[in-house]
Amino acid sequence: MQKSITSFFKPKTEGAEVPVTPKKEKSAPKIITKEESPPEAKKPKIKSEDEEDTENIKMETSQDETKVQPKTEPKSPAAKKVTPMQLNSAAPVSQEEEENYDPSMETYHPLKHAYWKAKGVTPYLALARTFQVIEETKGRLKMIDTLSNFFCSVMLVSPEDLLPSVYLSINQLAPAYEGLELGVADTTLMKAICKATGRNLAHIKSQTHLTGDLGIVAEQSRVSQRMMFRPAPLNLRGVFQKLKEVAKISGQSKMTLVYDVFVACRLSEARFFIRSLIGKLRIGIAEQSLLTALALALVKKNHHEECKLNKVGDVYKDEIAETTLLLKTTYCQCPNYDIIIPAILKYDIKELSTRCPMHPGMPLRPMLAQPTKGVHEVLERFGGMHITCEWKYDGERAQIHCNEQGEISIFSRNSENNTAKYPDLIARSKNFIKKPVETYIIDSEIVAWDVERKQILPFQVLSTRKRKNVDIDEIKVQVCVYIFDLLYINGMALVTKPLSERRKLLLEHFQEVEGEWKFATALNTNDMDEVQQFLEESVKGNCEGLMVKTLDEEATYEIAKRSRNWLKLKKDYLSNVGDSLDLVVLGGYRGKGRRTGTFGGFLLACYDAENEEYQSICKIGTGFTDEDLKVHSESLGKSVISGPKSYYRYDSSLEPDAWFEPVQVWEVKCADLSLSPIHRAAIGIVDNERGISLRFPRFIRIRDDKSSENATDAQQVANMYQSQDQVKNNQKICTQMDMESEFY
Ligand SMILES: Nc1ncnc2c1ncn2[C@@H]1O[C@H](COP(=O)(O)OP(=O)(O)OP(=O)(O)O)[C@@H](O)[C@H]1O
Ligand SMILES: [Mg+2]
Ligand SMILES: [Mg+2]
Repeated sequence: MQKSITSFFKPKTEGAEVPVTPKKEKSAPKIITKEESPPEAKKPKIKSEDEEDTENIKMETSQDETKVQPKTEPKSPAAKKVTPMQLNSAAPVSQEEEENYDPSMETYHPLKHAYWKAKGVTPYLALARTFQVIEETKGRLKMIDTLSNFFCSVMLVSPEDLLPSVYLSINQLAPAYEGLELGVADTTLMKAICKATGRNLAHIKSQTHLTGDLGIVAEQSRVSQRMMFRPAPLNLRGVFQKLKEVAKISGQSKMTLVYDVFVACRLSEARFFIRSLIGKLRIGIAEQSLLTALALALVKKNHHEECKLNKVGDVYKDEIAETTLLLKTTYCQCPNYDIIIPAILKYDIKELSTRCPMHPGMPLRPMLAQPTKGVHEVLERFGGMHITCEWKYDGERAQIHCNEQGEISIFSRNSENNTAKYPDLIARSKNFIKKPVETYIIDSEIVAWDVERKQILPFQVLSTRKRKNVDIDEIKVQVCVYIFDLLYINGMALVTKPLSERRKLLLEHFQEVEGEWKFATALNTNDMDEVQQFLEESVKGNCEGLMVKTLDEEATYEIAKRSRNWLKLKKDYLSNVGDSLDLVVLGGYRGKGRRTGTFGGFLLACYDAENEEYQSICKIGTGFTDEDLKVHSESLGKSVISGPKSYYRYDSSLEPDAWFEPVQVWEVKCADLSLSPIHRAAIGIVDNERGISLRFPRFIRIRDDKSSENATDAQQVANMYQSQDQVKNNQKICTQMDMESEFY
């Protein structure tokens, strides 16, 4: 049964606005068009395409319709005098106060400016305004400061809204490993927008194509529309609940749910509600920024009475640094806001780490490695430190957990639950226990195994294994687990211990079983000739190369980090680039000649987490067998969409014959990376106008274990570009020339 929308809206008496008519009717919201609206209607803040002829309405908007970034310039609420009496009264909040809410202002006060104080329920508009201000803000620090002001108000005024506020800010509904995801199809959203605004679908589509942002189009359609009677304002918790419901249901009811909330959206609420549903907020609040903002909010909350908020950063520097570290470390061991947020609200921050411990069953984001281009780089980095080299197995990363009940779970590199994929491993999980253990978390690589020849099989064989509902008797591809780390044992987290100790405990508690459980072949050496030789042996042993790791100093397990203390040394390191890239397939080009009937080439992109967009990096047509092309055409054929997503960045000259959902990640090798006037990868990082593209890209394989947001990111592309020898040499020449020109 569908819940009534009023059940999660604020009661109408609580400041519901009726902008058009003073008559309050108890009927469903009626949409009336501009023509019907009386002349005294409230001025819209954003210009819409069909209002240009309306002379008596003055617009506050940019002239350029193609860049329809809504420009709201809030009058500073500081300018409005708020007396102490008003602060405590339950007087209705003025519309102006709501619309001008601005947590980025210098004089922000978490209680004074939390206009929802009297009600204790956070309006969704407060969050939307926060996002809007953040979107208009340049600079990560200011963004964090703004978000922290909002969080601080929520903690003081309506603490139970902190959890949904956090989730909404990172556009998640639950811990990532629970797999509850948004990402409603653009067409479903467009239909809901049409229904709610009376616009036609073609118009919404063309506007979206023009602006590249359905959120903005939704907001504009909403703003230019007059309503006879508005539903009560949305509150944050209610919207969060609705989003959860939307994620769980399918079909037509999804559209109805979206519509229900959308009709009640005011101002930028429409933009962010729609963007949440698309799955891309486009305000760049990444995980680390969110944790920093939360830490800052906690310190601000502790001192809001003694100190001006904008001074907190200077006065309590140490406390901020300590809180941030505590929070980030806790999040690493317990990546679950459902546990962390209540603990933050209840306990002293110093207790956080013990209140939210690492726990088998809850996946940790794995430690990652930096690429290198040769043994010389290993020496440069680790000279003088104790290091170990391990064979780098080419399979699938697996974090294997055993909880107090003896239940085993297996998580992927991506923290997805892969347990059901490996019933064979579960069945033989007792075999490798040497000394009785209650609980553990091990880090390992699962590799396809040739039982007869007793040897490792290529990754491609592993990828043919069934993923879901695997029946143990029907398994065709056998696997062997190569264990390389121990993160937790018998109730004790080991991540802060050095690798040498972790390895000792691993060997103490576990044992090898031929063809089932093995320890990664390792060699502790500082002799680079031996490293080189070991690398060659690893390749003969069907491995990809080596992982070189610190043993004692700087040798903790750095959860979720691409660490400099783990270097990957691949067999084909001699190539200029050093590593392959994992790229998202955005579109396909029809094949010619022998490839007629399938796609013959594809448009690939990297992911830019900051702007939450896919940026084109190359066209690819090499490395595929005919069979590959058939398989890709079939599987991608299921993901064809009618047009590019609003968060695809590409040049129109690259327009493919078919666009795809961003669902497939391909591993690709290339000869080198170069600046490109057409491609958009890493644009703005190395060069303001040009992106980076791959030269001679070659398809290697599908990466089923990486989600599209785990694809190589724009910063990595920029780093790879910059670390190429010829770029380095060029830079040397440039700096030399600069220096010389100073002299002459
Ligand atoms: N001995 C080992 N120690 C650590 N990792 C290993 C080892 N053997 C194999 N691996 C695998 O190597 C991976 C790191 O190198 P790889 O290039 O395959 O990374 P990736 O999954 O492509 O991710 P990225 O390229 O983003 O780092 C690890 O995530 C792990 O799956
Ligand atoms: Mg790998
Ligand atoms: Mg890789």
